[in-house]
Order: sequence, then structure tokens, then C-alpha cells
Amino acid sequence: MEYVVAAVILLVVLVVGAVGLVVPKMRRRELPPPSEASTTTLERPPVVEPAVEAPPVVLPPLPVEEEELPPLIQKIETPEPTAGRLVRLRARLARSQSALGRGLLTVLSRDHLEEDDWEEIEDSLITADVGVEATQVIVERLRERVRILGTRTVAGVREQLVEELTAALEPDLDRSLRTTGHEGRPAVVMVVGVNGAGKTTTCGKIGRVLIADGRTVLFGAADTFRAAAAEQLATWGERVGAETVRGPEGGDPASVAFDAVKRGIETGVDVVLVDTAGRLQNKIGLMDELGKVKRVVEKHGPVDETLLVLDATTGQNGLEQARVFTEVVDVTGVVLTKLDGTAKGGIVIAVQRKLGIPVKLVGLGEGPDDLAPFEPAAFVEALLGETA
Ligand SMILES: Nc1nc2c(ncn2[C@@H]2O[C@H](COP(=O)(O)OP(=O)(O)OP(=O)(O)O)[C@@H](O)[C@H]2O)c(=O)[nH]1
Repeated sequence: MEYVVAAVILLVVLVVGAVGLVVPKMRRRELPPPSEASTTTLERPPVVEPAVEAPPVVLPPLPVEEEELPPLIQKIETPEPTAGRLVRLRARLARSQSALGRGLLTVLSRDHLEEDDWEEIEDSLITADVGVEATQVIVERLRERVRILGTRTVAGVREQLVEELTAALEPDLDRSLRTTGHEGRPAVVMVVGVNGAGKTTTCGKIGRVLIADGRTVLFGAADTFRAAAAEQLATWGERVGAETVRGPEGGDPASVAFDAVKRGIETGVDVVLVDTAGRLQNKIGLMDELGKVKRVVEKHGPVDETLLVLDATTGQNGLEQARVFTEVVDVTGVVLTKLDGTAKGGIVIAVQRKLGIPVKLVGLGEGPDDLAPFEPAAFVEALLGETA
């Protein structure tokens, strides 16, 4: 019996041991193939750590790509200061004029100046559009100085030439723009000239000159013949934050000019700039119309400045046009444009001499700030270039 009990106990122990070995193996086989993590989890139950306050994680800022959005309001430009513009733009002039300076100085530096040499000097000046009359005066004065001085150095001759050309440009003329407003009324500037001389462009550039000098401006687009002109002027205005008064295409230019000044009075600007349509001096009807524009504007008060825009590349022909304009409107100043595109810078002397009106501004390129107040001495220096 004892043997039987012992055998049963032994059997039970064996059975339990066998089951203990087999069952875990079976369970493991049922599990999906273990990953490292899952193995760890199975073999080591997770330890519950005591709650500790984790230090704040400071992440570096993510680089944000800034998308360039179109500006809702167009950026208002700050025009270049006007002081020293002519000196800055002198290279434009020198490029096309240096032949004149070189030619004159080469002849003037010769040991003995004969009649032929003086004729050569005259020809150079006439070719540069200085005009016959002015050339004769300049050459006469130079001859006199050379005769008195006797020996000459290149530097000395250059200085004399600078002095004579500057004197021919009448440096004492008042070239300031009359843009001082009146009691409760802005100054009015009218811009006139033949087709394509550069009136609209110049109007825009003058606006920038005035704004650069701290004035407020309103444009009047009285060129109602050419729809693009009003558009062009409005664009100039937008760029510098100036209002433009326009009328219907083909409308009455005098009425647009009148409305522009009226608006200028209401808004209290310093200067109203009135752009007019280009017209040929031989078209009597159009010239009469220009006179009307001026008279209508003058119902508000006198026009302070009437600027005649002349294209320097038209040379002596431009002078005849200019003369007719001075008969119709009282021109108070000349703007000579496109001087960057001609080798005939001497036209400035001829214009002033023939019209007796000061050149107040010169255009030296198509850029918005390529308009400079005219300074005779700086102009002559640029005209002669860095010649030796
Ligand atoms: N190189 C150069 N071009 C200029 C200058 N001034 C004006 N222009 C150019 O001359 C062309 C005619 O200028 P506008 O201002 O349209 O002339 P406009 O007198 O108003 O013309 P109309 O309205 O047809 O009478 C344009 O292409 C201007 O860019 C300048 O000083 N130098």
C-alpha cells in the first residue's frame, strides 16, 4: 500500500512537472514574433516610476518660410534729394559731350593760335549748337584773353574756357521754381511744349523734385488728347503719394486744369502741376486753346510758373517752336530734356540767349530722378569733361 501511495505521488509530481514545462512553450508560440520592445515588456513588467515634474522642453523655433505677399498698398517712394543732382548726373552729359571739350582744348593748347585755329574753335561751338551769335561773343572774348596772357598752359586755357562758357550761360539769372503758395491757395505750375518733348515725364519728375524738397503736390492731367498721358501722370503720382485730377478723354483741358487747382485749394497742397497736351506751334487753334487753359486757371489766381519743355535733340529747330510758345503764354522757365541723348549741349546757351528765359531744369535720362536743377558752372564742367 505504501508503495502504491508513493507511486501515485511520484506520478502526480511528474505530470505537474511535465505540464509546467509544456504550457509556457505553447503560449510563447502563440504570440506574434517578438520585437525587442515587446520582449522587454514580456520579460520585465513596467516599473511605475514616482511622478516627477519634467523640465519644460524648449524646442528651437521652426524655420518659417516667409511667403512674399503682394503689398496691399503700393510703397511710396522717396525721391532722391535735388541738391547736387547735376554733379551726380554729369557722366550722362560728359559721355555725349566729351568730343566738344577735347576738341576745344586741343586747339586752344597750341603754341600759336592762327586764324584757322580760331575758326576751328568757332566751328566746334556752332556744331555743339551754341548758336552763331553766342559763339562769336565767346570766341571774341577768348581771343582777347589769349592775346593779353601770351603763354598758355592746358589748365590755364581750360579755366578760361570754363569762365567764358559759364558767363555765356548768364549765371546770375534766377532759376528757382516759383512754387511758394499763396494765402489759402497753392502755387500753380503749368507745363507746355510740343508733342513728345517730354512734358508728362517732366511733370512727374518735377513733382518728385518738389516732394524731395518737402513740398506737397497735386497733378492736373490736362492732356486730354492722349489718354495714356493721364494714365502716365497718375502713375507718377501714385509712386510718390500725390493725387491726380483727371477728366474724360477728349474733354475740355481748361476745365480739367480748373478742377485740379480747385481740388488743390480744397486739399491744401503746396503746388498744383498742370500737364498740358502737346501741340505744334503752327496749329493756331491748339495754341489758342493753350492760352484758354491759362486764362481759366487764372480764375483761381495767377499761374506762378509756366515751364516750356524743349527736347535738346531737336537743336536749333526747337528754338523757333519755343519762340511761338512764348508769344501765347508767358513762359517763365525752360526745361531742356534729353540732354543725355545729344552731343549738342551748347543748345542751353542758344536757348537762353534767343528766348531771354532761364533754363531752370535739365533732363538727363528716363529715370524718375534724372531731372536736375540747372547750375551753369557744374554744367560747363560736365560739358568739357575730364579733358587735359
Ligand atoms: N533720354 C531721355 N528721355 C526722356 C527725357 N525726358 C523724357 N524722355 C522720354 O521722352 C519720351 C516722351 O516723353 P513724354 O513725357 O511722353 O512726352 P510728352 O511731351 O508728354 O508727349 P505728348 O503728350 O505726346 O505731347 C518718353 O519716352 C520719355 O521717357 C530725358 O531727359 N532723357
